[in-house]
Amino acid sequence: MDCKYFGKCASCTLYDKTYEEQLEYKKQREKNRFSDFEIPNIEIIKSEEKHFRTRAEFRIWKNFDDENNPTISYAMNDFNKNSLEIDSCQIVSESIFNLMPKLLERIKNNEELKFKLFAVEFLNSTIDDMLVTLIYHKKLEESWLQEAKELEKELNIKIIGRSRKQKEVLSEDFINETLIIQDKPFYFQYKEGGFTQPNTNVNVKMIEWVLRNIEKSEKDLCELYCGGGNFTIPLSQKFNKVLATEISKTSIKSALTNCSLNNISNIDFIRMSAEEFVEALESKREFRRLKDIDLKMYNFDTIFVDPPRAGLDDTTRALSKQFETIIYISCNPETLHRDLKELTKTHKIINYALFDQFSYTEHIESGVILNKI
Ligand SMILES: C[S@@+](CC[C@H](N)C(=O)[O-])C[C@H]1O[C@@H](n2cnc3c(N)ncnc32)[C@H](O)[C@@H]1O
Repeated sequence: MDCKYFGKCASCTLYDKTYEEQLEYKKQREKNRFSDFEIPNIEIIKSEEKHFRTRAEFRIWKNFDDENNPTISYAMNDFNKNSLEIDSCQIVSESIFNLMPKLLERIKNNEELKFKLFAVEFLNSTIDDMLVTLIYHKKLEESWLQEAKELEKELNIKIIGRSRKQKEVLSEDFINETLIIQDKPFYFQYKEGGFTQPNTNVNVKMIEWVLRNIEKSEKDLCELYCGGGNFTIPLSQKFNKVLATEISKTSIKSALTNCSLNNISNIDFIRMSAEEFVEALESKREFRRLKDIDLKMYNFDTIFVDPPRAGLDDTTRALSKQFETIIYISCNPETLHRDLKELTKTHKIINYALFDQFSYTEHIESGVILNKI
């Protein structure tokens, strides 16, 4: 990649490789890691080589310009964890890339916006909605609000100001997204603070990979770690009913909105940790959150899990083994490998794919579909 910070900035740790080389390195590494399982074929889903991240976070670095006046720039860590001033980033979406210098220039020249600013987060959609969160070490007063509102109008973006125990939403705290999945549009709202997949293009390919590799079922789907319904909503077409759970309140709110944006009525979303859900399903504990849901009404044949890096806990792993089909999306091949050791005692791996969602880093997303032996 023709990035001038390549080899200095620690966000792209595989800086000494071309796109194809870094992908080949990760593919071989995973092939070796999973060589103790019978895997029919590894599908490789590539990313764009540049401008693929639709969310990004930068720190703000304070320094002095040529005339010794205090100024600011964006910063990331270098390989020694020192701050590295940067003026652009090649892996963020083109819209974030183009906005970064304009935003900084405007903030630099405005004391109210600049003072005690220490980080900036960008969240962008492919239909060009942009949310910028400015994070401060100061209380945000009316004078800040006025200046930030001007900035919002001028740059045609949505701004949120954050400080300790303070969140100022100037217009909206979400962006709108339309994903074209298997030639059909799906509508989403991504809320600030809720989980979103960072590489939108690869995300669409992940959803399409799952849809392509499962049959339409007369039965029901159980989903854990559902976020804002990213997989749930497109997958609901393949099942009679869906029960989807997630720990984050913000994500469950988004999921409910996303359901109505797509006129979908066969999904129940519940805010519940995976561990709690196992207890509910096994009738070990009663939950008020489930008072309107009769778990016995479901006739599940498939479980879909997309856990955080820690993977599945013991009870969720044991629960998963009870389903005919397991669809497992993982952002950490180490914990996926650990979990598959247990899951393959009862299930056989039918499909396996690597999604290069985090290009130029050591990370890789995997997808595995297993059927009961
Ligand atoms: C990797 S994200 C996947 C989200 C969603 N599938 C998507 O594609 O956007 C993992 C999700 O698990 C949720 N989570 C983390 N720990 C959890 C737990 N113990 N129980 C249930 N959900 C949890 C997080 O809030 C996050 O939304």
